[in-house]
Amino acid sequence: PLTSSVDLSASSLELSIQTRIFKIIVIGDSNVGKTCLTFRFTGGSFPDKTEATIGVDFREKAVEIEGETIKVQVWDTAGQERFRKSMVEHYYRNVHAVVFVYDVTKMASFRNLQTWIQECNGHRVSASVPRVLVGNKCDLVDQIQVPSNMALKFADAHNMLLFETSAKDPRESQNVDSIFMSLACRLKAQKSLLYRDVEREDGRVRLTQETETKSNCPC
Ligand SMILES: Nc1nc2c(ncn2[C@@H]2O[C@H](COP(=O)(O)OP(=O)(O)OP(=O)(O)O)[C@@H](O)[C@H]2O)c(=O)[nH]1
Ligand SMILES: [Mg+2]
Repeated sequence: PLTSSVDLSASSLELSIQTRIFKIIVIGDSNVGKTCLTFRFTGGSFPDKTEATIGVDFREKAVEIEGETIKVQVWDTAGQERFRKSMVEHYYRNVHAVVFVYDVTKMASFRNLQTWIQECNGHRVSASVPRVLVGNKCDLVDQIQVPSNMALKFADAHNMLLFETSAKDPRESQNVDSIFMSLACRLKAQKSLLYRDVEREDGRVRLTQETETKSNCPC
């Protein structure tokens, strides 16, 4: 009957309006494992072989947080200057969150974080955009050069959470997921407040959104 087909299209419209996309960029020196980390999160495995990223690779994953499906769009950026210079403006445009990565077995990659943060700040990324720090390659236990307490101090000073993990070690895969999931949770909390404000201006109320906002984020 006609009425049920009308109902169907109305609910699918509602669904498409509610699918939000969060743009998360992954930044850091070449060879720290940005491609492997993003691959682990979106594809669930460690790639056999990687090549230096040229420009950017997009990886997406749909995640469910408190009943809402959110598309996490991960921008796997190039660490090598010659492969990134024409793209930098695009990396930072309308970004929702930033993941800074260093290699725990390479002190230089940790020292260079300062430069990466400067680049980020230079592109007018708002202070409300969450940032996290990731020390990768923790599986190489006998080669560690960056002590945890040093990394923690740096993260604290820059108001970031620190994750020490490994894209390679399958036992760490949940930890890798939690890097992106914790950001998605924070973004969801921020953005649903925004949505509510917009809805009030319109004089519209969406009950589901209101209910979701009240429950606590699992992260
Ligand atoms: N042991 C170990 N090796 C890793 C890990 N993550 C990445 N690698 C290795 O490190 C090398 C570089 O990894 P990529 O992910 O390509 O590095 P990237 O940061 O994307 O480099 P660019 O694209 O040039 O910026 C590869 O040989 C990976 O196999 C890890 O957790 N443990
Ligand atoms: Mg790469």
